[in-house]
Amino acid sequence: YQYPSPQYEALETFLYEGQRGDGSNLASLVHPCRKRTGTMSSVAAEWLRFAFHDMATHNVDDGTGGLDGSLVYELERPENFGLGFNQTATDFETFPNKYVSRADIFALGAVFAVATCGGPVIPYRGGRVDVWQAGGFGTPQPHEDLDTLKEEFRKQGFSNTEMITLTACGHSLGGVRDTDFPMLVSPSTTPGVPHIIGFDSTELQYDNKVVTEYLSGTTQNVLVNTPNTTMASDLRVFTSDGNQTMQGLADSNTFMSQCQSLLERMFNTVPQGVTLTDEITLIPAKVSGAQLTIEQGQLVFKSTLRLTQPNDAKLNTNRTVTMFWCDKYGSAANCAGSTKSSSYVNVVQDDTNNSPMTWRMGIYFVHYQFVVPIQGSESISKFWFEVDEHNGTSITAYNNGGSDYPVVQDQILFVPTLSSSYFQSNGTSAPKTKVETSGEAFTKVLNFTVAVRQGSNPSRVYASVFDNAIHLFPFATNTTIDFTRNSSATSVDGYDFYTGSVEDIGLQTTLDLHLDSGSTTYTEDFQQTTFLDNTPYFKPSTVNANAHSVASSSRSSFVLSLPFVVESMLLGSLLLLVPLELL
Ligand code: HEM
Repeated sequence: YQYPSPQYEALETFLYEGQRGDGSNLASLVHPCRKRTGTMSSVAAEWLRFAFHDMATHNVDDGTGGLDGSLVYELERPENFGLGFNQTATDFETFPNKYVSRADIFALGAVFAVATCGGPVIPYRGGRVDVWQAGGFGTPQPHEDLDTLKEEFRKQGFSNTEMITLTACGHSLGGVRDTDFPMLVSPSTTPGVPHIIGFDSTELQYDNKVVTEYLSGTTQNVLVNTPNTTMASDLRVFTSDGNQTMQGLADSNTFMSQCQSLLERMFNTVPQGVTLTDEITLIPAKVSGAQLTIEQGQLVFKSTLRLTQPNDAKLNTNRTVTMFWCDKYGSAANCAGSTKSSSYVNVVQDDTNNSPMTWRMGIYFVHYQFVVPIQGSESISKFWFEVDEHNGTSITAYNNGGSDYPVVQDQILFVPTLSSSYFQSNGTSAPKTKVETSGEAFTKVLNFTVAVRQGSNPSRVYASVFDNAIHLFPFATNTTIDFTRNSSATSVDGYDFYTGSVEDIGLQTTLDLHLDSGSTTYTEDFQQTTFLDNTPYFKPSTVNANAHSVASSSRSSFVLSLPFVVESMLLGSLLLLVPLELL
């Protein structure tokens, strides 16, 4: 991993913080493992089944289908019928974005579901590609005969043994509802709350009781134990190899490890041609929110360093965290002669329950937020951080593996604090398709301000606007808007203001800002719009203009040594490289 990798970073934030960058939390809907308010169903069970049904239409013969988000267009099919599916679709609705697809969210939700209820922690990858229409068929149904079920799993890419294991791995959570299968479950006595019979005695716990209770003949699983043998699909599946596979799964460790690898394969079953990302692992010290912008008439650079903290250790309040940076222009460009530094303006400690992943790892995050003033004539080229625990241990530098965190460009900046949004009822404007559950249709109107560096000579200032978090997923907003110079706004420190607006019916508008200048296009990627003129304000911290950085002094000696490398290569004496490493 190397910063910046926006897709990796967006996926990592979801997985380990449980939420989007704006704090909207997906994991908290399922974690800690619990029943849904109202229907009293297991949220985790609903989320795991959802991922299975989206995947189940994969066809190995022609490479179509798989986890591709098509399930939201297939909810009218008998095999996908039920309140659990609709509620899950709503749970996930507001979370996809440009870098995290709807199908990535389905897989992520299932990973959370299994982990929060005590099951294996399943390695997660992103990169699934959404479709915008219903896909093929192939989801197993309880009335189907064994040959049909086997053929469906073959098409999904699973052998007969894997069919047995995967079904047991799925039916560790949740159960069967009277509302969906009245022929199997007696009617509920509480209006509005379905009667659910668990597949085992621990429907909220991810364990192998679904196996052991089956083998001991004590199971309450109505897909096994029912006079309606047509519907006894689990019985047909589990006995299909004379119970051999089920006997193997009676060992809890075997069950957990087999479920981990089979569920991982299930989540990674995607249409041919889709390439998943690397496995998303924890970034130990993560930089986010890096942004040059204008706040209260001042050019500032903002960024956050996220450090991990063990749940069982006290946070060191003596710790100092310092951001260092280099100018981009002028006599001190690239830290020639002067390095700047500053302390943070705010610290945020996450709840230890934010994500089931970090909860299982026994860690939480502490975010050090920086806001520093920047002179337009100097700007900023790169930055890094140093953490001093003041306890005798040496200072730790976080510098992107030695290359520092780059500030990619300073020609076009997003100015959230001068941007705003509001909802406009469709009663007062042209009819729109967004219909809230309350019945009122509305459109979100977003007015954006961007700042353009004087001298950049733009031929065009514009933005790609994207939003795939739209109720019922009718389409994605994917449009381009142009910005025009707002000459009535006074320029700030060498930046002129431009404005533009867009209407959106989704909930996750993001912007990629572009500035064309000659043959060059400058881009500020993936700007989020949850916080605009409501962005919390922190006064910029004071700057130390002659800072001493451990990381930069060690690196500058490396840089000074470079001519020796060239010389030694020329001499053909590579041995000279060894002492260089020691520098
Ligand atoms: C032979 C194949 C399968 C059949 C016929 C089948 C059928 C069913 C049925 C009838 C239900 C009850 C749904 C309801 O009442 O709303 C159910 C629930 C469930 N299934 Fe399966 N299933 C199969 C395989 C799988 C697999 C492979 C997984 C995942 C790996 C899975 C995960 C689940 C989960 C988690 C639930 C509980 C949902 C809840 O409580 O809301 N199933 N299944």
